[in-house]
Order: sequence, then C-alpha cells, then structure tokens
Amino acid sequence: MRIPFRKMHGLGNDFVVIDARERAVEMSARRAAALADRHTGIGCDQLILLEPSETADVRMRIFNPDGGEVEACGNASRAVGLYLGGDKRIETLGGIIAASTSDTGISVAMGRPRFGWDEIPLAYPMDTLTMPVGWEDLVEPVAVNVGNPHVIFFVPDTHSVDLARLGPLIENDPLFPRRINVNVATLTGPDALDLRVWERAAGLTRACGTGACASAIAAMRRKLTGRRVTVTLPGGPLVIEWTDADEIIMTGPATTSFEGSFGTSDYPA
Ligand SMILES: N[C@H](CCC[C@H](N)C(=O)O)C(=O)O
Repeated sequence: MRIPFRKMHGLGNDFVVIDARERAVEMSARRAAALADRHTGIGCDQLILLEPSETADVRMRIFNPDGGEVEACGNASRAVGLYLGGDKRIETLGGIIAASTSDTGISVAMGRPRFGWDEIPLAYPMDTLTMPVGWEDLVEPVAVNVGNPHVIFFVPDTHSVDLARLGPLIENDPLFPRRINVNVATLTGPDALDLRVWERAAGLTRACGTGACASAIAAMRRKLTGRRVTVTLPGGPLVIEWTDADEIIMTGPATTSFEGSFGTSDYPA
C-alpha cells in the first residue's frame, strides 16, 4: 500500500507531513525514524502525522528523527496552517494552538510560556531566569517551556559558538530529564535577535520555531527587548509577540516543496 505525503518547510526547517485523517497510518518510532533519515529515507527534521481530533480541527503528532514523539513544533504548526488553510485549531501534546493564514504569512498562537523549574522540566529546583550553571563559555542561561523545553544562552556572537560540539553535551545533561533544545542568541537591535539552535534529537537546523519563541520570551523576561521581537535564524526571520493575554504569537512563512508517496512495505511500522 502507498501512503501520500507532502514535503513542507518553514525557513528551511523541513517536514514530511502525512494526512491520516481519512485513513489511519500506524506510526512507530522505527517507521518515523526511517522516513526522516536523509540517507535511506525521505529525509526531514521532523515527521508530522495529522489525525482526527476530539478537541480541535486536527491532531498534529510530531516525531523527531530519533523516532521520539514530542510536544511542539513551531515551524510545522505554520506548515500545517498553510496546508489546512483559514483559521484552524491544532491539538498537540503541548496543548491546543491556533493557526491563521493571512497575506503577511501564517500566524500561530503557541499558548503561554512556562517558567517553573518543574515545568521546563529541570531535575531539581533552580532560578530559571538566570540559571547558576554553565558549559565552558555558555553560562547563566534562561529556561523556558513553550510546549517543548528550551534553554537559551545570550552570547556576543552566535557564530562564534561551537554549537555542534556543545549542543549535544547540554541537550543530554542530567539537569534536563526530558533533554532540551539548546539556543544561542545575540541581541542585534532594540527588538532583534540573531539565533542558532541545536534541536533536541534533531541537531542543528536551519530554523526552530519554538526556539525563536523561547528565545524571544527569554529576552523579554530579561528586559533586553520589547514584547514584539524579530528573530533571525539561518533560514530567515520570524516575528514573535508576547501579548498582554500571556499568549505567544509567532508569524512567518511556510512552504510546500512537493508531494509524494511511500510504500508501507518499504517502511515497516
Ligand atoms: N526538536 C524539537 C521539536 C521540533 C522543534 C522545531 N522544529 C520547531 O520548529 O519548533 C523538540 O524536540 O522539542
């Protein structure tokens, strides 16, 4: 049997999107990892499975390239918003998010940020606004949960950080019981950040929507910016707003690259 999919991306952070609302598709960690593999599979940063939802217009399941299912994916939320069109509520493990499509791009309301050490989560109590920890030159980060967990280091120059080496060290530190997405951010203007991200289980990506949300919120909490920030990633810019209603709104592009299909026998569940 062949399963159709849509290859999509948000600023180069790419996804294989499978719409299983009409016909169920079994998604094991093995199948998700095989599909995401860039050498032997279709290749993507995350695999996205759309299923019927009891509480929203659609349920969006998010699988990292290691096959692990996770709570949130900002760029994929915009991609699914583009695919579905109009205003849609999307159920995720991290909560219900709302996507709306306009001529300035796709906006996604990502819910409210969480700052409690046990909400990140961390392994033990700690101030999450200036954490008393460090890994070589990366010290005193901020931790934020925006559906998924993020740690944010403010540095003089994101490009001088050896993120390929330090990212996995921090991602897998026992301080983070569910591992963590690692962000290095530089303030480049009154309301502007430069950002690079080592994604939990995915590594260096061209863009990370939840990383942009978490880093913007971290800058706002530290009073480095106002409540509307442009975050520039290697793949391009995203605009993040933290509303007075404690909602994170992310606006940016999404693109459909191509449509295809795969054989279930080639990718056993
Ligand atoms: N690797 C992330 C999931 C995808 C996040 C990123 N692709 C985004 O756009 O938010 C995690 O394990 O939490």
